[in-house]
Amino acid sequence: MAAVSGFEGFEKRLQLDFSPTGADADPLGLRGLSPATLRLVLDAVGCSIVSAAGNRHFDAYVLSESSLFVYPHRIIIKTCGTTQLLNSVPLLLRHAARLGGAGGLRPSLCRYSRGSFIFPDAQPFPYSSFRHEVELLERALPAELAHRKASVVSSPGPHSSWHVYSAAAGGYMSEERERERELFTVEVCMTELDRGLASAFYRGDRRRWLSGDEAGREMTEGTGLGGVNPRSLALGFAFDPCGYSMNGLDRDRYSTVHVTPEEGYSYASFECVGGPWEEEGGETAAMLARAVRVFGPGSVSVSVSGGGGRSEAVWSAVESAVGAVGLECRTRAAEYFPGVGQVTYQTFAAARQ
Ligand SMILES: C[S@+](CC[C@H](N)C(=O)[O-])C[C@H]1O[C@@H](n2cnc3c(N)ncnc32)[C@H](O)[C@@H]1O
Repeated sequence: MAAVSGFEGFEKRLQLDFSPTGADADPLGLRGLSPATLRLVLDAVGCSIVSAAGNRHFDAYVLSESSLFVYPHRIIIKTCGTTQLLNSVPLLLRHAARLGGAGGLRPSLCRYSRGSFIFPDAQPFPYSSFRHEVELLERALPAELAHRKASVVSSPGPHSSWHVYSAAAGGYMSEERERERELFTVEVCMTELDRGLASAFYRGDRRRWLSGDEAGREMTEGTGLGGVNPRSLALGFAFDPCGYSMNGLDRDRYSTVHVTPEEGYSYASFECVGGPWEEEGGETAAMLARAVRVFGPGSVSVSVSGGGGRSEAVWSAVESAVGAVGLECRTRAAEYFPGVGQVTYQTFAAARQ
């Protein structure tokens, strides 16, 4: 009997960092990629832009399947469903080589991460096997990204493995990039959303005729997502008949939220950056608690990458934040990845009665 699948909420996340090669580097860097080039890259992935915003630091796009962030020397693409995210790698490397003046932009770091899919059998090749994804990356990346590691940071139970690959150039590992490693990325995946809370991400009759941006604004305000980071400009987009994506812009920091509210495979994600952990870990943990409260999930995983925090300090701050909404920490793990630093991973489930 064929398995019936719903929408795959769990995202694949790719980050590519670049270094300019010439002294006369163009400060726009990757932000100089033309709309036609971005379309070409996203066509190959299997998604499209539904809304765009930007500030003096970066451009933020809501995609039909999640989000894209473009900084002068960093691009982050996060896509869900059955998208083929890794098709973007050779295209981005090729187009970046023509940007930024002189010898173009050369890659200095590649980071790929994802959770465990709800519907793994519905994924196209190579995404049903992490080994195949890694093989594809290994072939696509140039030899200068020589410091490489692939690992599944896992724990027993469903949806509880965190797949991470990183490849960094020698220069990226050296001291002048130390500050970069002081920044952390928090990736939160939530399933079994509270039915009442998830229903706020359906348009219903009242919002049927609103644009995606208008209905998204109402959802951002009505659910409290706008208050998760009160400093950030939160731009929400509502899909039809349900589903929601939001990009937040706070100076040079992005955040993003994605929601699949359908019963049976409900899913929401929250991602943000900050750093270093000693300075911003507390504030970020408070944001994490506010984000989780919006969805009332039955199970949550939290990964924190980089930021220089000690694993015990990160584990305990995350555990207090998620524990405050009635979830219990079930597993935790930490591993080092080149160019990324420490990656901690924790899973949470409803507290046992
Ligand atoms: C793109 S959003 C958020 C993605 C995110 N990774 C997640 O699952 O939370 C996915 C939600 O929007 C709904 N949706 C409605 N129209 C869609 C479209 N054209 N493309 C993608 N998702 C759409 C899906 O059914 C799902 O509930």
